[in-house]
Amino acid sequence: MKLEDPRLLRQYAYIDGKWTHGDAGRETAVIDPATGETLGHIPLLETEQIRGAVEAADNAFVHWRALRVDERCERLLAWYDLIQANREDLATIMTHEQGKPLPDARGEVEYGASFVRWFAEESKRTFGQTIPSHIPNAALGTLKEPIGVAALITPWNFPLAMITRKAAAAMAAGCSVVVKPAGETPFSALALAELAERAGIPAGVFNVVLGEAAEVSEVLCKDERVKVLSFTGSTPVGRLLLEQSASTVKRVSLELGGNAPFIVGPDVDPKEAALAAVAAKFQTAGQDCLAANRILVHEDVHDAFVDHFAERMKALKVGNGLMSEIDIGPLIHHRAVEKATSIVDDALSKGATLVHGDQSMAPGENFFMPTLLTDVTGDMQVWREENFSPVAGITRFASDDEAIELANDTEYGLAAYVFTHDIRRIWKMLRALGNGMVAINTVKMTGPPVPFGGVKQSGLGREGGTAGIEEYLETKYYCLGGLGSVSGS
Ligand SMILES: NC(=O)c1ccc[n+]([C@@H]2O[C@H](COP(=O)([O-])OP(=O)(O)OC[C@H]3O[C@@H](n4cnc5c(N)ncnc54)[C@H](O)[C@@H]3O)[C@@H](O)[C@H]2O)c1
Ligand SMILES: N[C@@H](CC=O)C(=O)O
Repeated sequence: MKLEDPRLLRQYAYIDGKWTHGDAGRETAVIDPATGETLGHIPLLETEQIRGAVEAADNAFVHWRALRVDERCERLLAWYDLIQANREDLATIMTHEQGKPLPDARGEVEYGASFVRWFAEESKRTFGQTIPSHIPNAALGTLKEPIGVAALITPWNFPLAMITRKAAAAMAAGCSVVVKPAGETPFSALALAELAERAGIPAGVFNVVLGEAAEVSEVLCKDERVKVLSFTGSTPVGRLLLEQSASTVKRVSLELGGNAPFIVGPDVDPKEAALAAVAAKFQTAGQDCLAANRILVHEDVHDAFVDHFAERMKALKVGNGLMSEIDIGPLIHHRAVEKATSIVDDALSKGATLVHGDQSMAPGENFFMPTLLTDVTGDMQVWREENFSPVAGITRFASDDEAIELANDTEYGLAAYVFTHDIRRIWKMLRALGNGMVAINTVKMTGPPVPFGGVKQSGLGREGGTAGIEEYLETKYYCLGGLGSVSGS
């Protein structure tokens, strides 16, 4: 891998400000999904080393929380500046380990950095309250205090932004963090650690642990010193971690899977809506929690929409994300290709129509060609599961009520998209959809100031925005009595 600064490619864990190998010498390879080449190796840490990282974070917490807020803010801003200054290398690392096209990787670095700046500024606004007193001669109020060590477990599809969205909020609140990135994409996390060190983030405040996922996560969930677990990943793993965290009654924040409906009303230009739907479906090769998986189109515009959708998707270029003008990179590994194949086969066996998609054109074994299925029904895997691949499924509907019923026919409730210009339809759908986020006539909806998150089995809590920092704060109520000079409010 060619980097302007080769020291950003770290092949060790990062604990208490030290680059660390595994005590038992266990290692695993990190593979470029586009080429199958080994990019490097990372250690698999032993249980005691994971506990050591928690210990380091616990010790560092005492000093980090005690820093003046403007000092914490400045260190975070220095981290932000370094992430921006090293954007090209960070994007190169990401494209190699994750596969997404280089322009998308640059976009993710920018997106990830934006959380660091936003939360650095937000650190100054963790206000408590003054409460009008019902107790004679007392002053009542609340303080906001950092909760303590935060364990952050993140996925491979957004290997940098899913870390900064959590870590910047936690560190801005005064918490120290132990990050466990996905084994497929550890190098983005380790580069962030290198830059955090250069930014003057003290040893022990930002730690990165690596190892067997189930082992590491269990240690983090069951350690009493970890006060909050923030997980982004699949719903089944989220359920497991929620259970494991119960024994220590820690706060748990979960950003889980999505199976977004994309509703196209009868009144919209089908071409405009189809271009938007393609953008909302194929970003990151469909490996996006916000991917428009279930596209619901009113019968009046259905056929025209399908034609425009198919035409636009045929223009998408599939290949190694390092090459120019690539829209769709590889899936993360071959298992994901097998899953996509089985989802398409299942749909076809149950009556779906294959409008486009020819797997024989795939440029390598981890690539899956953009595929369009119509006549999708609720008994198909493509409807029920988060397919996490460039497979799009379209269903027609006849009324708003039917669209709402279809959209809500899932255990997931992350994002939904609605395309219509009828204000009554917009309001009705906005209120009726069982989703944490609804984008209307746009596919762009994320960013640092917004409360990102899902309902139903898509998660608990919110990331980003003022809600995002609250996940890492405790409210301490005080009642200061015996104040002769104060009475009532
Ligand atoms: N809601 C959101 O903000 C959001 C954002 C990005 C991704 N996601 C979701 O993440 C999923 C894709 O990511 P993924 O495949 O990395 O998810 P995953 O659940 O397989 O893995 C996520 C993290 O958990 C770890 N892990 C995996 N198996 C584990 C186990 N048995 N015990 C403990 N830890 C384990 C992984 O190593 C990784 O660090 C999708 O469902 C996607 O929708 C959600
Ligand atoms: N695209 C999402 C990540 C989901 O996979 C985001 O913007 O956070």
